[in-house]
Amino acid sequence: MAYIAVLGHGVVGSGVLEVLTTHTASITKRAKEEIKVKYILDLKDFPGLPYSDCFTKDFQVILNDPEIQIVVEVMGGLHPAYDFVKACLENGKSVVTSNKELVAKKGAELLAIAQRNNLNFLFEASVGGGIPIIRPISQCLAANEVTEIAGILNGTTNFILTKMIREQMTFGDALALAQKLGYAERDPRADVEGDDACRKICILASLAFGTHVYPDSVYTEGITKITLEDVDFADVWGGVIKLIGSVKMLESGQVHIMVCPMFVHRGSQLASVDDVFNGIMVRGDATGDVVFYGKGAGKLPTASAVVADVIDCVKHFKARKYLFWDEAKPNYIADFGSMKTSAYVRVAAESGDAAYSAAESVFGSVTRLLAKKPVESEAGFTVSGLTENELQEKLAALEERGVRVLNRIRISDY
Ligand SMILES: NC(=O)C1=CN([C@@H]2O[C@H](COP(=O)(O)OP(=O)(O)OC[C@H]3O[C@@H](n4cnc5c(N)ncnc54)[C@H](OP(=O)(O)O)[C@@H]3O)[C@@H](O)[C@H]2O)C=CC1
Ligand SMILES: N[C@@H](CC=O)C(=O)O
Repeated sequence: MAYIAVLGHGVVGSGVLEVLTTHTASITKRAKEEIKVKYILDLKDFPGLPYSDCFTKDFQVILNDPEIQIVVEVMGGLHPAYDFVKACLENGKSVVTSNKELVAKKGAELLAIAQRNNLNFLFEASVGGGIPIIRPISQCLAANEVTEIAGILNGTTNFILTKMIREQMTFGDALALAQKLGYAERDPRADVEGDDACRKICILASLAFGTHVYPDSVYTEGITKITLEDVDFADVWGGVIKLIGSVKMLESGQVHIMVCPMFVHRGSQLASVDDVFNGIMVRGDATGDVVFYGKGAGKLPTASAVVADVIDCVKHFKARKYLFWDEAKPNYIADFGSMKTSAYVRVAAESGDAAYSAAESVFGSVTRLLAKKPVESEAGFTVSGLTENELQEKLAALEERGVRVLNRIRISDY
């Protein structure tokens, strides 16, 4: 019998209990041992559940129980999750977590503690919800040199964009629905401002390239500035707007990493990833592009990934699974301002034509987009072949001429 404790009985935690109780027989067969939840830590009371007697509010009870070999952390946030997970790893307990904030900010340190103590620290659910991605990168694609990863990594924002585009739902209503369905973070600003996708691309970059990338070193933009006018311009350009997290290994040995909304061409596999689904493209030198697709958030998809990690832990009590990356190193993240970019820009002046001719004289050559539902004072165009810094300078020059820059969205080449 393998005894485990679950920290947090929210969306994911309750899903973990549901999966463990509904699939007990098959899970026991696969783990070759019965998995029994001995404790559930939560701040609230949950009377009337078949496992109500497992609840505790005291983490020390779990930490000090030698029978507990695996702790599942699904509380979220950095504190006290980090303190609890670290204490578990220092006290001989393997840890499974869905907490991307924890892995993105403390992964290198926690992996080192796990390695030192011959324990597992597994986090399949931290990226892509129910999509297998951590194990495929660390095991199935291990013969490749991964050169690039790009994808739709946040279910909530993809759900919001889909609802806005397909059903003309307002941003606020779509977000409220995503929260109701259990997709959003406790503080949904982490979803809509891009921080959640940033944490996930940091985890994938750290895993694929072996060096920890911290979220605060990554250029990050969310979806809050996107309007239906931008959606219309993306459509006439030939694509859709998606929040993309991407990382690319450069010849210099530095990584170009960012999170931002992008125009994605209709022909791209990522363009048809809608709703709460995520799509992640991993480019390997031997495999070429491998694309992973599935539900990126929600109770049962996420619980599925968590419980699979628990099963893996039980099967590897003695032979630790090898998952590791080194601490961050200086000058590893390429200077964002020097990177080449292509972008769509939406501007306004006394008339759309006036805004466009100002853009032509500042940028030289631009490609005008003609909106299906034009706004009298606005114009949209695309530019390419500039660095991020040059683009910023040109946009500032436009503003100096009295042209308002309403939005700027990068164009992806995926
Ligand atoms: N929801 C999803 O689709 C996905 C979530 N994740 C990640 O999984 C983690 C959990 O997410 P989710 O289940 O949605 O979050 P919830 O907020 O639904 O659940 C968290 C639970 O943990 C409890 N909790 C928080 N702090 C403590 C504490 N100090 N001691 C005891 N209990 C505590 C909360 O209680 P209370 O409510 O009283 O504060 C709540 O019941 C997060 O890191 C999230 O980013 C990952 C993939 C998908
Ligand atoms: N809030 C996250 C939950 C899963 O990681 C998302 O929407 O993707």
